[in-house]
Amino acid sequence: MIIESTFISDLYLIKLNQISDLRGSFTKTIHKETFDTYSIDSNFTESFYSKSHKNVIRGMHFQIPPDDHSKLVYLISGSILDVILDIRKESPTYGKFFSIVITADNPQAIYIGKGLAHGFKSLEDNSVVEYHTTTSHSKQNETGIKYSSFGFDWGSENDILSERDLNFKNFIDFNSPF
Ligand SMILES: Cc1cn([C@H]2C[C@H](O)[C@@H](COP(=O)(O)OP(=O)(O)O[C@H]3O[C@@H](C)C(=O)[C@@H](O)[C@H]3O)O2)c(=O)[nH]c1=O
Repeated sequence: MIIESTFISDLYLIKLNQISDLRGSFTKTIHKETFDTYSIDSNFTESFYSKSHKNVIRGMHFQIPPDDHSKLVYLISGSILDVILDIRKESPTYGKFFSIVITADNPQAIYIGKGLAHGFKSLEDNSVVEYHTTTSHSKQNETGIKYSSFGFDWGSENDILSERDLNFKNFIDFNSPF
């Protein structure tokens, strides 16, 4: 795997090595020694995945202190438009976002540090996104920012969202604890 920094601190793009043979393919997603070279915390406590239909948008999510966490995100199948928003008030990239299309055939993982909000749009049916997080799920301290409120163009009007995601505060009205 090759780890690349992005213009947002604590946000990394990880190119995964996919080995193919007549049976299919093999992809490694976590390698502590490689993560350590970038001081990336890989002490994950929880893992989960979601499966999404085409045009589903999930986001922009994060957990707030004391349950804030970093997460590793990658795709098992399908394709997504992944979006990360910096909500750290003191950060030089506060309010800026990073986006990338990820497909299962060109495997890449995203490592998302604390104080970054994450969301994605599924670009095809059966997009399976897997996560590893450095703290476990906290119902009371997980929240989000409205996906359409920070200037990102999601690219269509047939999007499918949960009621919860539609009712998050706009970025401008959110008092960030980060
Ligand atoms: C995230 C999460 C959800 N749930 C439950 C709550 C709810 O009933 C159901 C679906 O939850 P959500 O609608 O929040 O699922 P989803 O929108 O897929 O949430 C995910 O979105 C992306 C963008 C992220 O970055 C993830 O960290 C996570 O927040 O699963 C857990 O039990 N544990 C968890 O860790």
